[in-house]
Amino acid sequence: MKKLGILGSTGSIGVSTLEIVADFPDQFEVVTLTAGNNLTRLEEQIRRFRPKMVAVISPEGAETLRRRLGADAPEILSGVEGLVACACDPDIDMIVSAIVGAAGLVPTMAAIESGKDVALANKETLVTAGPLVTAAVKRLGVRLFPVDSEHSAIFQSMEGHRMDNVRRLILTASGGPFRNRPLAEMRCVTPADALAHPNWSMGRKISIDSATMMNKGLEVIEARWLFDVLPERIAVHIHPQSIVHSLVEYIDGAVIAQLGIPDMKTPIAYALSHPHRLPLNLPPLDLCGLRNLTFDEPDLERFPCLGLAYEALAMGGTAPAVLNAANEVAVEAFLNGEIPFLEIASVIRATLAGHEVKNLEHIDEVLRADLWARKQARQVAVKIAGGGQAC
Ligand SMILES: NC(=O)C1=CN([C@@H]2O[C@H](COP(=O)(O)OP(=O)(O)OC[C@H]3O[C@@H](n4cnc5c(N)ncnc54)[C@H](OP(=O)(O)O)[C@@H]3O)[C@@H](O)[C@H]2O)C=CC1
Ligand SMILES: CC(=O)[C@@H](O)[C@H](O)COP(=O)(O)O
Ligand SMILES: [Mn+2]
Repeated sequence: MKKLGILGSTGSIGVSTLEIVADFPDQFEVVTLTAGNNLTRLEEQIRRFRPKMVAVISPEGAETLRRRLGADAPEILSGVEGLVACACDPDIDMIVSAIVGAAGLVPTMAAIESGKDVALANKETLVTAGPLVTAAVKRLGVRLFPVDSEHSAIFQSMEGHRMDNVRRLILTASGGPFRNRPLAEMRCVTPADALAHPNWSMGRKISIDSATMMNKGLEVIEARWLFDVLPERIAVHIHPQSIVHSLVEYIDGAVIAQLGIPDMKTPIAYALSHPHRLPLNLPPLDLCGLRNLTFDEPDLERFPCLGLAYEALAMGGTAPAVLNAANEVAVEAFLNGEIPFLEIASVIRATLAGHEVKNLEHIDEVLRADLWARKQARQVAVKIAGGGQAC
């Protein structure tokens, strides 16, 4: 029986994880759950999975939950301390890190520092603090199992192989809802347009990241640290079908890939049960029904966020944390109707340009850079909003 803590249990990845737990009750037990503001969903999850401890963002939210659950309430905590307590509980074997954004960093690092294995969906942890995270993982001998579909595919395609035989990692990208949209028409797309991912059902922030292709940029940075591969050996190919989840090219010319229908339950289940596979009740991939699997180069002119991610990775130190924080602010501003879609990249570019890169020696440097970038990016976004360029 594997004992789980699920950070971000009320989100898209959290809910899929709990569906797997529910399907395999003899294999998994839920010890802790954490949510942001969705108290109704968390209450349902508490009643169903009976965790011993949960955490939410605000003390008021915690009080509301206590009142609603009455005698059925587990220990209910709040704030970052609550998240950290739920990440580090001594009964837990593995943490599922599924909070969205840089908010996932501190509890995920805390879980690693307390010796837990991590099923990692929160790519922002590696984006913002990659070298610190991988150093801690090595030092403590814990394991990181990728949940992100591309990284799970690469992980699976590298099992039984030597890293020094790898020539390139090839991340596939769907191209998002605007894959074929001319630049001029991308200016005035709406949040609803941008949230309509062609292949995956996901949370709002990552859906917008897919539409700008910042998601792929974040994934390049994630792959750089997860697999210890230099950026020039990480390629991105547009693959609109989202069937080939990523590929590894070896020095002898062999290319090994993992394929499957686009459903996050496959990578989540593999991260939870590695090296075993769970008999998931998913429709099989209909190979004979696949008429074409295509691959193409990304268009960096229409999707500048991907280029900005490579730039931040080359700048090193605190730059990727700044890229990430500026992106979070810009995505929020776009979703709130404050800035046009194409200005997401402008906010990130201006914030990065004004940043003095610092080396990463401690997580505090990441948190300081994150805070600085949020303030800067907010100012840039407000200026853009006031500049009358809205659609
Ligand atoms: N969805 C997917 O298919 C994939 C997601 N990922 C990655 O997984 C992570 C989660 O994504 P996804 O599930 O889509 O996101 P969602 O937005 O669906 O869920 C996010 C979760 O984080 C919680 N949360 C948000 N902000 C905070 C905060 N400040 N403090 C504590 N908890 C918070 C939310 O709580 P609440 O809702 O209660 O407010 C929710 O439980 C992201 O990093 C994403 O990039 C990677 C690959 C695929
Ligand atoms: C399911 C998953 O892992 C997402 O990160 C997905 O890959 C997003 O699709 P894009 O390829 O459009 O970014
Ligand atoms: Mn992905």
